[in-house]
Amino acid sequence: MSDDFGQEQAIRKLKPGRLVIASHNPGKVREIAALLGPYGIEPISAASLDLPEPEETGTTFIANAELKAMQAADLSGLPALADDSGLCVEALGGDPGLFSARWAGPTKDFGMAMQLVWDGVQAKGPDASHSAHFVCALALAWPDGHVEAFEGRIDGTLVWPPRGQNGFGYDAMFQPLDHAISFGEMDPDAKHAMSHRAKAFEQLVAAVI
Ligand SMILES: O=c1nc[nH]c2c1ncn2[C@H]1C[C@H](O)[C@@H](COP(=O)(O)OP(=O)(O)OP(=O)(O)O)O1
Ligand SMILES: [Mg+2]
Repeated sequence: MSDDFGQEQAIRKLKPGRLVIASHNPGKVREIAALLGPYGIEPISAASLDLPEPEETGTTFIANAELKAMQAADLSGLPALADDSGLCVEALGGDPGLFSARWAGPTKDFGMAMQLVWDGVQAKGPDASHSAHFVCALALAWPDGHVEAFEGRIDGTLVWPPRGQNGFGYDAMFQPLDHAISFGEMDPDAKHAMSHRAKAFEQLVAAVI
């Protein structure tokens, strides 16, 4: 937080609960709303404000989170929080990574996207690593153009076939290290206690809320 934009000002702006969640992914909006819950901040969804979905032209998670947050703050005149995230698979050189949403195609078919990931790993041969990690960048932007971003990561192993109906995206094929169930099988509260999104959120809270 820079000197000209102090923490107290941030608290005053966030406390009335006027924070736009600059995401069009209902799974993310649900998780971010749950993380914000204990802080008494009422999120406003990008969908309810009819905000457009910007093209994600950044080359890093942070850059994409910043561009989504800045556009939403600019258009709404309210502080905005955006999330850019993805699954990085070791055997695939970090793919789908930044392109995790795009691998699911225009119909957002994550059954297909998970199959593409698994087929890609299988194609690397029987000794291919099943290691993977999720990354989440959260960016908080203000209508005056000020923006700050935080990144969290969780390491795990791919499982096949996908397991569990909880969560969203690639959750059913990802099992965090030192756990015996996938994110898809986990209670939302358990995922929130350890996820890449929760880790980025912890840093954001420490810096801003
Ligand atoms: O906790 C997660 N559990 C499972 N899958 C996840 C998670 N976090 C990100 N992912 C995958 C799916 C998502 O679609 C993509 C992010 O892509 P990303 O562009 O950041 O989000 P998005 O296009 O779905 O919504 P938006 O840009 O409107 O926030 O990575
Ligand atoms: Mg997106």
